Amino acid sequence: MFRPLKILIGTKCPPTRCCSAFVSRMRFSNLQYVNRLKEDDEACAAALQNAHIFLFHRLSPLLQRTEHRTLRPTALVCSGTEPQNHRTTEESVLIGCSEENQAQFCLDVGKNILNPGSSLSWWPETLNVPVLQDPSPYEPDLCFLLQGQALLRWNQTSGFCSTTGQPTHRNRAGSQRVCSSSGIIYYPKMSPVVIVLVSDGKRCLLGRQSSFPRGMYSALAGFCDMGETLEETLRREVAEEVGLEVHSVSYSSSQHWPFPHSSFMMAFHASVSPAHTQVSCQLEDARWFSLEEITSALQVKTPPRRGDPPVVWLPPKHAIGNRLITEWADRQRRSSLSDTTEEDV
Ligand SMILES: NC(=O)C1=CN([C@@H]2O[C@H](COP(=O)(O)OP(=O)(O)OC[C@H]3O[C@@H](n4cnc5c(N)ncnc54)[C@H](OP(=O)(O)O)[C@@H]3O)[C@@H](O)[C@H]2O)C=CC1
Ligand SMILES: [Mg+2]
Repeated sequence: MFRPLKILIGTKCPPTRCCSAFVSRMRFSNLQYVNRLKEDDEACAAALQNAHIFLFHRLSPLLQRTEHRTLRPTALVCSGTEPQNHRTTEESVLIGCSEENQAQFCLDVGKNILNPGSSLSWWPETLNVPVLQDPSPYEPDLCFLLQGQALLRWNQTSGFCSTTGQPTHRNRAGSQRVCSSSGIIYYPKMSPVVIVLVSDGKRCLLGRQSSFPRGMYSALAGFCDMGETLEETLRREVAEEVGLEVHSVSYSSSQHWPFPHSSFMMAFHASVSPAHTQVSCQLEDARWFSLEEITSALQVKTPPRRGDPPVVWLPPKHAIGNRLITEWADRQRRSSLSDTTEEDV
């Protein structure tokens, strides 16, 4: 539902009358407020005085276990009355804003300040601000933590201009950096990656790299080379990694993935001819899985530990690889159901 914001009083267009709900949200809601904070350092500094600041330690989000045994992020609540720590004002990065127009930032308290493994318990007291007690609005969707991690990492690793070698300085929001000598502006970067679930009509093909957790198999993935289209990357990666030629490519969805350095994952389904399914593997392993095998692998919630019997483990729910596999399994179930119904008729 559209919510008029204080900051937008005076806007000429009555959004609910002339725009769709989506357009209203994009043009008049708090997303526009966030864009303003990215462009206006003073407004951003003022927003930080009343913000929620989500804490990270050396790029890992600081999570707390709730009484329901789920994990939730830890945030500092700034109420505008306490003096702010220098690092909070200089190093917090803006990630968004709540429905109530409260800005949300991330801050890495581990960078250059704590020894590895040292306790974080002193941090809120030092800042003299309370820790968010009920972050329930954030629990269902932790995507903003992935976004925060990627932005923190980009700021931590972009301290120098790649043209002049001189230091870069960030704006208050941490959404861009400018070279102190040449004025070149840098924005956060993502590497495009194609991820594809190959099927032969009855089975799907999953691979594993030696760097994967024990037992984990996923859809095939690879970075786009300079100048390649997504379709070319997809065909090349499948040919390189498993020696197969795909046809009938269809798009599924996309996801930002912060590991190892902000990838933009675009996910596809593709099929190979049932007559040409012989895998020639460049990975640690790649093999075909039946619907039954996928169904039981989807039930496995954690990777097997050393000494456990071998078991296949698939990427967790929030990973786009899981989404592709789930979509494929649903489609297979639907088609075998309709086959059965046709036979009955
Ligand atoms: N969300 C999900 O469900 C999944 C996400 N992924 C992600 O997809 C991405 C790609 O998968 P992966 O199979 O590793 O890719 P590739 O098959 O392309 O192999 C990775 C190798 O490609 C080289 N490379 C080329 N361009 C880049 C670049 N821009 N950034 C980093 N490395 C590059 C690196 O080689 P070198 O180091 O030798 O230079 C790297 O080791 C990874 O980030 C992975 O985390 C993968 C599977 C599931
Ligand atoms: Mg790969």
